[in-house]
Amino acid sequence: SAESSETLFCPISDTVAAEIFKKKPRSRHHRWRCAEVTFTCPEEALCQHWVSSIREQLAAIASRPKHLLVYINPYSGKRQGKRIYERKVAPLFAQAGVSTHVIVTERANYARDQLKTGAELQKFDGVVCVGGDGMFSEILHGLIWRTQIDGGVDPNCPEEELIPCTLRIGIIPAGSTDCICFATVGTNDPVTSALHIIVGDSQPMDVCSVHHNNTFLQYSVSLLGYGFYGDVLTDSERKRWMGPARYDLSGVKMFLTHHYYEGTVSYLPAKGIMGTPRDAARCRSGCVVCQHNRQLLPEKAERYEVDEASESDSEWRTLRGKFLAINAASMSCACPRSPKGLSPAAHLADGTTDLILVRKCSRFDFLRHLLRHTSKDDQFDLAFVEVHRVRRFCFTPRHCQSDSDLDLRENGKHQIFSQICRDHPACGCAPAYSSWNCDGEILNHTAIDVRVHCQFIQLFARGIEEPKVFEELPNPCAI
Ligand SMILES: Nc1ncnc2c1ncn2[C@@H]1O[C@H](COP(=O)(O)OP(=O)(O)OP(=O)(O)O)[C@@H](O)[C@H]1O
Ligand SMILES: CCCCCCCCCCCCC/C=C/[C@@H](O)[C@H](CO)NC(C)=O
Ligand SMILES: [Ca+2]
Repeated sequence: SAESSETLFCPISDTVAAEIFKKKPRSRHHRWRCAEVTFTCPEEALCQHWVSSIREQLAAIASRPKHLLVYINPYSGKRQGKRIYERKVAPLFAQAGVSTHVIVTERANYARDQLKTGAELQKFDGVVCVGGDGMFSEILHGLIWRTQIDGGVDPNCPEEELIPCTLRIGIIPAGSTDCICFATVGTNDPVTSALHIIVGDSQPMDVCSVHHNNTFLQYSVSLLGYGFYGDVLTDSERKRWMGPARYDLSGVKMFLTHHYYEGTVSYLPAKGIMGTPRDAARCRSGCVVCQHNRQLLPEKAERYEVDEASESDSEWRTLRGKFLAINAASMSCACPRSPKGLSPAAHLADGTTDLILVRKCSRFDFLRHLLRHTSKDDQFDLAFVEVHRVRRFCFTPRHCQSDSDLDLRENGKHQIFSQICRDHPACGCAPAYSSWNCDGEILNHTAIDVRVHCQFIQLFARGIEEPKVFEELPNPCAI
């Protein structure tokens, strides 16, 4: 009888593909590609039996999503989100038997608001965003808010024991920075991310809650930056029409402006944990540091991050000074613009954030610090830079003693005066305040209280894999 054949869809890494097909190894790290494996057998019935059997086996893998809710931001990055999804991602989901409900957003916060109140989430195995870090932030906020409200938890109370989200989040990168995708997958490639979703990978991730005077402001998973990164973001928002290049222009402008800001930082060091911000080791797939530090957290409150005993007032430390930048990196914040990231040894899921304080220094010294983000040199090995791995921190700007001061800043003379000085750096009169850049969004307040929630969400990712992980795999079916 005639030979029958069936092509099976099989997502694999480039290295494994190279092994199967004896091709050259991949040229670009961490990118995955589809491979087609054709099996032949002498009888059609036998062939069909194999096909249905393999499909049944795949469908039985509970971690693989079957129904996904997809939000596309048509204005992310270079405005290619819709095209990227339709051309590169939708065909893969269809081939893998993943059904989707696709929504193209109509305005900012459209996805967030739907998730908060409207969307019927129980029928989905995950939510996917097609866009950049801002779009991810919308999904994150919608899901966390919904989970807390459904569970009767008040998100405005910084001491509340929050309920973790159960729905996994997938990111199809189409933004300007794509920091969260890059730092959890190792590349910002839509096909690679789609394949991680299809195979049902899970990567836990820390989330910081940010409060001001017992009022919830925002959640953060990557960078909270005051001073330099806050100013870069504020300036770049006025240049959104430029696309991703806006960050480079605003970066150079703010570097030349060289504003410093006075304030007080109090922080709660992470005690007894494995790992420091100066480690040579990096957070990688199956990270033992993240696993170990998660286990340190008290059994009695599995969802509660901080041992109450270690959170006593005596453990808090306070620093005052003039800062060019105050950054809290809850993950490395690696992205194509800064491949090492702001804190190269930070961990995705260890329940801590790396608090980086860059004190007032010369332009030349600050440039040395910035350039070390792209070289092998340690960006923290400078006299004016300090870094602490913390569970919680607070910041108060020097002139912000009360809410009335803040109102003055936001509505009155300070703001006007700051604006003039921002635009005329030569006048030498520095503004009193910067803004917080919270994962690419500007916060409305400068005095903030930040707390890390360990492994609070799950992404469709597996962390960055080291090449040797591939070499050790016994066979491609193992992934
Ligand atoms: N339909 C829409 N119209 C206008 N803005 C939108 C729409 N949908 C989402 N947004 C907003 O667009 C902003 C930017 O989106 P996104 O983060 O996806 O792209 P980006 O800024 O280019 O990338 P990155 O955040 O990686 O730098 C987000 O704050 C999001 O809330
Ligand atoms: C002397 C010139 C310096 C140029 C600096 C350019 C800016 C580099 C941007 C690196 C940002 C890395 C951290 C990422 C943070 C994200 O959360 C956020 C949202 O996408 N991105 C930015 C740019 O704030
Ligand atoms: Ca962390």
